[in-house]
Amino acid sequence: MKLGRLNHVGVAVPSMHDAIAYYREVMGASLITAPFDMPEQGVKVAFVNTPGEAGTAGTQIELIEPLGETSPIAGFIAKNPAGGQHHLCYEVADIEAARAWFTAQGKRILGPTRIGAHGTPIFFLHPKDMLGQLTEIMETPRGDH
Ligand SMILES: CC[C@@H](C(=O)O)C(=O)SCCNC(=O)CCNC(=O)[C@H](O)C(C)(C)COP(=O)(O)OP(=O)(O)OC[C@H]1O[C@@H](n2cnc3c(N)ncnc32)[C@H](O)[C@@H]1OP(=O)(O)O
Ligand SMILES: [Co+2]
Repeated sequence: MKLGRLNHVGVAVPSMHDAIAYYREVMGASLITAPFDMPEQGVKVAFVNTPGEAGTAGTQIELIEPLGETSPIAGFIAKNPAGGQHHLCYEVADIEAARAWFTAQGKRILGPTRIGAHGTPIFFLHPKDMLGQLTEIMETPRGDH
């Protein structure tokens, strides 16, 4: 497996409205997508775009707010009521090859491969196996190779 670009940093927030205001007013962000619900992932999502090098997309900040009581980030927000850095997401060219790579190293994969917010397959690796970082692996969107 070859590690790809850092696609996004997931930031869990208790209030999407307040988080977007923070990125606009405090951080000076101008490109923020409208929030949308992903009930199958148990989160509301919005992306803050940062500039990349010429002609490339920059790493995004993925704002995630819990959606429903069974949200996978409900426990994180309960422990961190002000929110906080939640996960790092790296791109790979082939999601199944990446899954096999981490499985062979005995890393715990959290649930099935599913479709993420960018419309490509993703999976998560347990933070206790990954230097304390919840790690998301996503297949690079077609056309970005
Ligand atoms: C928007 C869609 C998608 C995308 O396309 O990008 C997303 O990003 S969705 C993002 C939300 N979804 C997920 O996070 C799915 C995977 N996560 C999980 O399965 C769980 O959240 C978890 C990682 C297993 C944690 O479950 P939880 O019940 O909240 O906590 P535990 O008490 O079981 O935690 C065990 C242990 O791990 C520590 N922990 C928990 N979360 C994190 C974290 N984000 N980063 C680092 N460490 C974390 C937790 O503190 C516990 O440690 P100890 O207290 O030392 O036991
Ligand atoms: Co993510």
